Parts: sequence; C-alpha cells; structure tokens
Amino acid sequence: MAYLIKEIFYTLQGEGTHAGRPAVFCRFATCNLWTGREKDRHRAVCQFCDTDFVGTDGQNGGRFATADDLAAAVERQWRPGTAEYRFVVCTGGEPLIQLDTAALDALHARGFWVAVETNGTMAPPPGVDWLCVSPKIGADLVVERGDELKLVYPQEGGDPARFEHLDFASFRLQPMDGPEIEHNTQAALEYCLDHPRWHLSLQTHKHLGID
Ligand SMILES: C[S@@+](CC[C@H](N)C(=O)[O-])C[C@H]1O[C@@H](n2cnc3c(N)ncnc32)[C@H](O)[C@@H]1O
Ligand SMILES: Nc1nc2[nH]cc(C(=O)O)c2c(=O)[nH]1
Ligand code: SF4
Ligand SMILES: [Mg+2]
Repeated sequence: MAYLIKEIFYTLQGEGTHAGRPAVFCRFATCNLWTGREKDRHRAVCQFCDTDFVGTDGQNGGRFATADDLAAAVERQWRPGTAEYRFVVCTGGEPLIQLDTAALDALHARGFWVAVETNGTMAPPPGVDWLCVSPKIGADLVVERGDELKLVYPQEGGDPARFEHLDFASFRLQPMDGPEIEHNTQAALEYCLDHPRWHLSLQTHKHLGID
C-alpha cells in the first residue's frame, strides 16, 4: 500500500504528556471528518481544525510506495548520530486511515517509539507505543482505551465528564485555538482546577513559534 504524506519534520512534541520531547512528525494526508478545504469547513463534522493536511506538498511530503520507504523518510529527519530516544508522532489529518501494521513495523525496525494522534473513530493497529485520542463531538468514538485522552475544550456537547469512564491513563484538556483562544484557555484552566483529574495541555509549539 502506498502512503500519502503531507509533511515530515523534526521538532518538539508541543502538546500533552510528551510536550518538550524531540520528535519527528509524520503528517498523514486526508481526514475522515473534514475535506481540509475551507469552503467545506462549515459543514464538516470537525470544524475547528488548525492544520493543513491536504495533499503531499509539504516539507518532505510525498507518496511513499512502501512502508520501508516511509520509515526511511522519517529516519532521515532524525538528527544523525543519535540512535537512542527515536520518537515519531504520526498525525494528520487522520493517521489511522493509512497507518497499518506494515508501517508501524517498519518504524519500529528503525528504532522508533511510535506515538499516534487520532480522532478515535478508527481502530489502531496493535503495537502503537503511545496512543493519544482526541474525541470530536458528532463523530463516533470507537477507541475507548489508550494512553492519553486529549479533549479540545470547549466543544458544544463535549462535557469532559462524558469521557471519564474510558480507559485512559491521562486526561487532558487542550484549549481550542482560534478567535476565542484566551477565553478558552481560561475556561480550560478553571475546569482543571475544579476537576483535578484533568490536566491542562497547551500547544507549546505555537508559543515557541516552531512547527
Ligand atoms: C490536527 S489533529 C490530527 C490528528 C487527529 N485527526 C485528531 O484530531 O486527533 C492533532 C491534534 O490537534 C488538535 N487540534 C486540532 N485543531 C485544534 C484547535 N483549533 N485547537 C486546539 N487543538 C486542536 C486535535 O484535537 C488533535 O489533538
Ligand atoms: N510541535 C508540534 N506538536 C504537535 N503535537 C501535535 C501536533 C499535531 O498537529 O498533531 C503537533 C504539531 O503540529 N506540532
Ligand atoms: S479530526 Fe483531526 S485532522 Fe481531522 S479535521 Fe479534526 S482536528 Fe483536523
Ligand atoms: Mg498541529
């Protein structure tokens, strides 16, 4: 199977439990909850997306014919001479449309610890090392266990309490970026203070001005 990849780049994981950790980001093209085109945003299931995942024209993006070709492209972005701590974040778009066992195995074979950022509407292949699920109100959540549940806050109909029974090690609220970011950050902060099971996740890369 060929893989359509928007971009591959080396940066710090900006969000969640692993914020601050050096990582190669592999952004898969396409999503099942939005076409990615602005003209369709108002009728998308997920309307607040902050990401361009359309096409294969980003840095180091392209069509990779095999899982090993994809893993090799990821490895090329890791700093040479550091075999340890290799970390790749598979995101998108929705990575689970394309990320299969062959791709996961190929990344593992090159020594990567593999994280996935998903909207939770599709089952992951077994063996993902860190599964971060970010539910979208209006989409069926089929992934009910994982390492981190990262809820963008606030979402209409998305009371965090709705998700607390699910089997995740960590529960995070991430303020919705957009015109209301300051208000949303205060609201998420207050929610965490009142409900200490929830920890705040900030998009630190945006503050750092990095990808
Ligand atoms: C662009 S998505 C790609 C992965 C997957 N499709 C998903 O939604 O989890 C990566 C992360 O960014 C979050 N995100 C997207 N738009 C956001 C926004 N406007 N504010 C805060 N987080 C956002 C998503 O909820 C998800 O946790
Ligand atoms: N630095 C950085 N951290 C991130 N964490 C999740 C991201 C994503 O778009 O999935 C992201 C991203 O785009 N950049
Ligand atoms: S599900 Fe993820 S990639 Fe798809 S539109 Fe929503 S935030 Fe963006
Ligand atoms: Mg992002």
